[in-house]
Amino acid sequence: MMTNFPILKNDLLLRAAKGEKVERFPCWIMRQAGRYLPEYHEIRGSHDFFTVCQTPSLACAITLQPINRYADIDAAIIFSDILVIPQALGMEVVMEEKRGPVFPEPLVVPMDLKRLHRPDVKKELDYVFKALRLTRTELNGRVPLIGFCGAPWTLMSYMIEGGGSKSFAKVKSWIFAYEKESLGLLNLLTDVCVDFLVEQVHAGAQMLQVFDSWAGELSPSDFQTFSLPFLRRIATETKQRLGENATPMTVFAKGAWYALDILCSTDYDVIGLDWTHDPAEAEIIVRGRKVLQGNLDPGVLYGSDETMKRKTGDMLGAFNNPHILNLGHGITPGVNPEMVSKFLRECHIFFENKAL
Ligand SMILES: Cc1c2[nH]c(c1CCC(=O)O)Cc1[nH]c(c(CCC(=O)O)c1C)Cc1[nH]c(c(CCC(=O)O)c1C)Cc1[nH]c(c(C)c1CCC(=O)O)C2
Repeated sequence: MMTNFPILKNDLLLRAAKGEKVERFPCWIMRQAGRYLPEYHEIRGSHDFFTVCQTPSLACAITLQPINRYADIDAAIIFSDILVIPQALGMEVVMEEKRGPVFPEPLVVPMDLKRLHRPDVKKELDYVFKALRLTRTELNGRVPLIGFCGAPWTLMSYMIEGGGSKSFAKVKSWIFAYEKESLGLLNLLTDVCVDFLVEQVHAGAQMLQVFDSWAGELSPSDFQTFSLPFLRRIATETKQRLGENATPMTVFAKGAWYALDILCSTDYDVIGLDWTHDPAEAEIIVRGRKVLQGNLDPGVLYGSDETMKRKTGDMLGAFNNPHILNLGHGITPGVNPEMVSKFLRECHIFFENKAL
């Protein structure tokens, strides 16, 4: 089942994720293969977004773009999208220029759940596994390859809102009017997420991240009902199913700063922090129970070199060892790729100076 892939030359990310002290914090960037890169537009320009996701050679080429451009990056994340799961369940999703993802026929009432089927993930999402296998081979062991999925709450929100939202009125009306059906949908999504993550590891993913991008839309108590149990199940069951092949796992519950302590009671190894956390305060709450990842405000990359350097240095100094460096959310279009290079460089310089 597991292919023989090239030997990993830079295992900094995996060592840090397992809680081992590291000589330098590994660094990668959420959405590192994306619209701020001119070479991304070159490939994307002539293809529809989901066609790129479904074409292993293109997904592989885009995944490798930041790795080829930046010598100082310590991980690759497979080019795909969290919305491939709703597609596998039978829903149509299109990527609209400027608007982002759109579901032409979102779930409106519980009857609509009949339109969904539990997919044979191995078959329906085979293109992701092919992309992972190809990318792991092409990486030639330069850095580890991260697989991912969307968290059930975030996926459910998209499937009901039909795209991005400001008020989240539709999905809120589901959880507060149709609680039983909502929990049923979240359980179905959880089962599919587990199948998907397990197969991603079989296809070559060396670490996994679960993105709960809309966790912060829930109150602390509703997070405990509609997000946490499913995040918990994903980590526990994925690791159980993988047994000795289990990889480190990261949970990124954006906006759920109140949940930091309770997330320490899950089976994730790493907790991703958005930029609204103060690093030193987060370390006090976590007390070494988990490794942290993050959390520079992505907006800092729009600013001056001096400010970026100061803020990066402050952040590096405030986190304990081990830590995984990242932004507090995905890098945004319009960031100068040169600034990313300077940010990555700054992370190296910090440790070079320390060793002196
Ligand atoms: C919420 C979410 C989505 N997708 C994803 C999330 C969770 C992370 C987060 O909160 O940012 C996850 C994602 N999407 C993409 C990746 C690829 C890997 C990476 O480089 O991190 C990952 C990990 C590619 C993408 N996914 C998308 C693009 C841009 C699409 C384009 O080329 O037009 C990319 C590179 C499109 C997408 N896909 C989604 C949105 C809201 C959008 C449009 C807005 C945006 O671009 O930020 C859904």
